[in-house]
Amino acid sequence: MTETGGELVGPVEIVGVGLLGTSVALACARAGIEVLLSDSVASHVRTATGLGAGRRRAPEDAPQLVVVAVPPAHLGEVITRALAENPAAFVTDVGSVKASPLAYVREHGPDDVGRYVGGHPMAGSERSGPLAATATLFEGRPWALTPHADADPTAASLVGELASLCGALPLVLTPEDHDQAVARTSHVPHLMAALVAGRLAVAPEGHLRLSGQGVRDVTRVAAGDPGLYGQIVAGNARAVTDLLGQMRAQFDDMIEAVGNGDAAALDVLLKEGQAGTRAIPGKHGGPQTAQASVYVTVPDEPGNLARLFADAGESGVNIEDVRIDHDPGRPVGLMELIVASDAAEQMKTVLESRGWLAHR
Ligand SMILES: NC(=O)c1ccc[n+]([C@@H]2O[C@H](COP(=O)([O-])OP(=O)(O)OC[C@H]3O[C@@H](n4cnc5c(N)ncnc54)[C@H](O)[C@@H]3O)[C@@H](O)[C@H]2O)c1
Ligand SMILES: O=C(O)C(=O)C[C@]1(C(=O)O)C=C[C@@H](O)C=C1
Repeated sequence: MTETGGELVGPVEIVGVGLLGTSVALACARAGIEVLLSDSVASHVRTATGLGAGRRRAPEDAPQLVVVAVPPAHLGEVITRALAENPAAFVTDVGSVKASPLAYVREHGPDDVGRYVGGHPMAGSERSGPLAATATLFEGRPWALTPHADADPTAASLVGELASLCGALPLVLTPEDHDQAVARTSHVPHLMAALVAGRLAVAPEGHLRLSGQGVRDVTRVAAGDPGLYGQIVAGNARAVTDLLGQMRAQFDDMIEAVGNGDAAALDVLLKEGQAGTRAIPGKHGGPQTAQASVYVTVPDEPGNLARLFADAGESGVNIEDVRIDHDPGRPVGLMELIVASDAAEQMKTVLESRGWLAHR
């Protein structure tokens, strides 16, 4: 067992330097921790090294913590190997499913499986590989810590430190509870997005020119790697199937309500959906605050976004989020600035006074 107790001092080894692994590596490197990189694809290690994420692991290196960031189907096997090959290290992972890799590690791993504590940052992107990585990926996001019954408290505390160092908010759950939760908040939403996006792939010519922000919001995650999401869903099949079964009944209710013009039945489903969006915690895990959008037309020319943000900053109103949509017919973008609803009018007035075309 390592002599460093509960303080994360490094070196940290990242096994699997794709989107998640390289992002964790960059955050650790930013914090001054020595980072060692491994991947079954040599070019990924070269790319991550070039990004300043760390250096290739050498056989004699002795990591304090190994972070496994490989696809879900390989998690159990790679965590088991990391425990066996680094008898003095603690081991965690960033996989999207927690119970099935743990079961594998318990069956195939060494006796001291307490050195392993699972983790799962609730942050990512529809892109894969080291080039999609960023040190700020985890800022303000939840990071599930899933200690099992035999977990070493030092391992749990190091993984919590790793999450905090990455700017995330650690949240402790059992592996089983975690899997139930993410079926609802991540896995089923992904499958629903795929169904909606799949209808777009077979749309009659011309229909997609009517795509606004709504369809982009609902389908963004469906652009993710089907291989990865296939493995995620397969690794959490029971919880996902249970939820899909509940939704099948609701889908039938919806078809009937729409088909029969049953406004009251449809209203129940729509209100339930609206209540669900309000139940999602707000930024940094706090309560959701009422927000409004200010839309600004931005000519597609260098320097305009910088000027817009500078002018918006002068309003003294914090921008909570931004999105940009592109006008299909003109060289302009439609910028959506999301602000607290009681500050939207002030933002619009200031932007208009500086010559921007803005509306709410
Ligand atoms: N993509 C997301 O949004 C997201 C978010 C949170 C957690 N996760 C989880 O993070 C993990 C990694 O996902 P990602 O999006 O970074 O994928 P990715 O494809 O970007 O990266 C995976 C990396 O692992 C490497 N790899 C594959 N098998 C390996 C093995 N046996 N040994 C060593 N390296 C191996 C690949 O070469 C690749 O570099 C997955 O378990 C996923 O469930 C993903
Ligand atoms: O933002 C995204 O692109 C994501 O899909 C990230 C997301 C999520 O569903 O929130 C996807 C899978 C992960 O396991 C964790 C995070």
